[in-house]
Amino acid sequence: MVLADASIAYGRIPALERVSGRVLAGRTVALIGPNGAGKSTLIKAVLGLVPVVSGSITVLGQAPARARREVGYVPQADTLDPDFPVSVAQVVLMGRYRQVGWVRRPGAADRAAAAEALETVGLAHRARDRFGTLSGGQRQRVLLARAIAARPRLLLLDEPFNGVDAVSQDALLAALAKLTAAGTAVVISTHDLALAHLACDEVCLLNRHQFAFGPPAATLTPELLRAAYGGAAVELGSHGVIVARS
Ligand SMILES: Nc1ncnc2c1ncn2[C@@H]1O[C@H](COP(=O)(O)OP(=O)(O)OP(=O)(O)O)[C@@H](O)[C@H]1O
Repeated sequence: MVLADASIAYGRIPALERVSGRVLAGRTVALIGPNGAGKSTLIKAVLGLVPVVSGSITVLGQAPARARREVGYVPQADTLDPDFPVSVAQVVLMGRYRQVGWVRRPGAADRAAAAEALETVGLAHRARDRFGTLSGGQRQRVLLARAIAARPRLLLLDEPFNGVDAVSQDALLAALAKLTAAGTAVVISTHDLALAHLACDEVCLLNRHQFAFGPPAATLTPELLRAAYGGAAVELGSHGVIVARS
């Protein structure tokens, strides 16, 4: 994915201006910035849902909307109704609909891909359970499995670690590491700076425009964070740089 001076707007209202950078195969990039910085907006533009008004976004060599079939998206778990009467296995199988089409029934290969994806996120033993009976963190892992089942070349995750406990966080990170080892490019929007330090190759620091794009050690500096977070208090923690959000 290549961002070249990309500006994104909702109608006439600019949301994000002049963002540049690259996400290569097998690499993980964190989108970091305060509330309203434009992280979700950038993800929507990469999905082709919000227009790029100047500059460009190229996804797997194509315009965002054309690349959509090869791009996976993991929304926040609380966007899916937990009362929806489906099993965990059925949710993951939904990830195969693009391959299956809406007319054909899923075949053995689709079920195998779904089972493997559920195994990857460490929830194979919950396959028959109702989705709504899982915890928030487990549901987040199921949504990741749904995206993995489609075998995307680029995977976008919108704040996947919100409200997720250490066990689910470790399972999510292990699943993501397996994907990147297989060559998938990953983009994660997150508020967790320590995690970006730990698990991401590069950071895109945003707040309406781009403050930095590069390795965590060069981008998550007190100076750049203070600039992007508008002077909010910044502390250096033992695991990296932590922002004390006001
Ligand atoms: N559909 C929309 N129409 C108009 N403006 C929007 C729309 N969605 C978001 N915005 C605006 O775009 C800006 C960026 O929002 P966005 O949701 O991308 O931020 P974010 O970095 O993901 O924030 P958060 O960390 O709170 O999730 C905000 O000012 C928001 O009000």
